[in-house]
Amino acid sequence: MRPDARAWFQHRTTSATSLAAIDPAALLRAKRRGGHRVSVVLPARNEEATVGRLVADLHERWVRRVPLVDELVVVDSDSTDGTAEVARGAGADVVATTEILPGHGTRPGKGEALWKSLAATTGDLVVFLDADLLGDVAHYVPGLLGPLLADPQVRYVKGCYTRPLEVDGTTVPAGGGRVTELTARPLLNALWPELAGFVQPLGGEYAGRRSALEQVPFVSAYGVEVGLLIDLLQLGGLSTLAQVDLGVRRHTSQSQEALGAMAGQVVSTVLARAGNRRATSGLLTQFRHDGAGFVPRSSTVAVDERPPMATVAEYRSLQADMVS
Ligand SMILES: O=c1ccn([C@@H]2O[C@H](COP(=O)(O)OP(=O)(O)O)[C@@H](O)[C@H]2O)c(=O)[nH]1
Ligand SMILES: O=C(O)[C@@H](COP(=O)(O)O)O[C@H]1O[C@H](CO)[C@@H](O)[C@H](O)[C@H]1O
Repeated sequence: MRPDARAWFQHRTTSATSLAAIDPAALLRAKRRGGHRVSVVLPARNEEATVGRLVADLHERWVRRVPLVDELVVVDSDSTDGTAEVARGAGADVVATTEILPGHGTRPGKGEALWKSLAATTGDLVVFLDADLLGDVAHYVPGLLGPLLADPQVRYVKGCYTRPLEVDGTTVPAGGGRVTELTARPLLNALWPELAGFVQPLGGEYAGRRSALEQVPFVSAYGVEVGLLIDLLQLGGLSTLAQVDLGVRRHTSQSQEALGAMAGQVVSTVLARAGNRRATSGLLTQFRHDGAGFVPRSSTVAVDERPPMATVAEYRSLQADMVS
């Protein structure tokens, strides 16, 4: 690792691997002292199987018992299952991407849901969690807030964790994060070695100051995490970024084929941010075998992104209304 990345890793990595490692009362005092308002956002597409327990846990712990969280919002990203009803029943506010900034239309993808969440929330601190998390992850919220409440220079905090991969009932202890390990990490080490200290650059759990998040574009699909990392590095420098060890992360995993398309979106985003002069095709062709031969199947992986939310007039007037 380059000296700057190593120094960052040593200085800006903290640990909150369980509730035992956290002092919620101290965090609540720091939140109140700083006059902060906290929004927790879960982007969710067809997550009815997991979103209910997750929301119920978070609501009980951090809305009802210890009011660290002021709003708990599930952004329904074109779900076709009972995600919205289950999330609402568990205590979340639920808003569909189609209902947010309708004048801007809507696009498919996780990044679109995250971008629109800025216009559907009011906290100056925003925590993002995937809605397919498994196991007890209640400590993720205070863990991610800790560095933001402790140091005003920190603008963005990524969770890091070990990532067991469960496939067909078999668990591979560190098999998860396949796109991270096989695509994102090698690319970032090559092109942005100052980011080499991030253990989970693609991790879906992170928190940031709205004042920073509204200044950067949001890639609309799965390139959103790598895009945010690069753009927030360029916005404020490495010293404004941090990471926190949250222990273990388990989630419902996708197929290799789906992750291949995700990797294509990550590659397109990184190449675009690197100012790649050779125009990318924007297409990824994968192959299936139908017993008789290989069948090509192409999908678009071109970068589609939304502009910094601060440039959106409707958003600015929403923010102005809140202040007035
Ligand atoms: O178009 C999409 C795709 C995904 N997601 C959500 O984004 C999170 C991460 O997506 P996914 O689980 O598909 O990615 P993985 O964790 O498998 O890499 C989950 O809460 C999804 O429901 C979303 O809101 N819209
Ligand atoms: O880190 C990764 O390699 C991918 C896939 O993880 P798994 O191999 O399914 O554990 O998961 C992440 O990447 C996505 C793209 O950035 C994020 O949107 C997901 O939240 C995150 O789980």
